[in-house]
Amino acid sequence: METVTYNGLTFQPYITHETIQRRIAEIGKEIGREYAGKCPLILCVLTGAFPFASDLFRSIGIDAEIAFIRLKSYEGTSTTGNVKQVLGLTENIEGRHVIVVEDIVDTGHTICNLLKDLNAKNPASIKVATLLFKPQSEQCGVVPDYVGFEIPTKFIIGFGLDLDGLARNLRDIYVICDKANDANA
Ligand SMILES: O=P(O)(O)OC[C@H]1O[C@H](OP(=O)(O)OP(=O)(O)O)[C@H](O)[C@@H]1O
Ligand SMILES: Nc1nc2[nH]cnc2c(=O)[nH]1
Repeated sequence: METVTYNGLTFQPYITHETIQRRIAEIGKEIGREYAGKCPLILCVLTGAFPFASDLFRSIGIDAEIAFIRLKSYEGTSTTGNVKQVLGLTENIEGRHVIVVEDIVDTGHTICNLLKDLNAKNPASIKVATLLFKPQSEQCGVVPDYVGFEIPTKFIIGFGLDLDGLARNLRDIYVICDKANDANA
């Protein structure tokens, strides 16, 4: 696989589509076992989580519902630290078993803010499923319940993850290529 360039930054292949799909199937099975008979509400955090949530939702194999919320805090490759709710939650989650689905937990600010809001609505339980987790970057102490891949603190794109709106439709996941970007600087 070749490198890709967006907004002057070069990225190299990191996790293939096939590896992603295998891992999602494993997580889906685990969730299906744990939530049988509970009809969990899968809460997809837009925009980045939509491919992961879509594949995970179809791999669970038990009755489940899906809902969406849209949060935004990144500009370019960094967080603004300000988590904006672009689209709110319309479903009532009181008494529901909620599984929040994220593409990535990085600094943890987004998931921390969201969990605070959701807990105030009295769900029966809340768990977090994230495709990617950067444990060394996480600053809020949230440990996701289901993790696709633990990764180092490097900027990632593809499979839903963007750079200023681009690259979400790449089938594979790519990591920023420090060498190429330093050489171009
Ligand atoms: O742990 P954090 O440091 O808070 O980062 C994680 C968040 O960053 C991304 O969202 P972003 O704000 O880029 O919006 P997007 O989903 O529309 O890309 C991602 O989808 C997570 O929600
Ligand atoms: N695209 C992208 N968005 C993020 N949001 C938090 N971390 C990341 C990352 O590594 N890549």
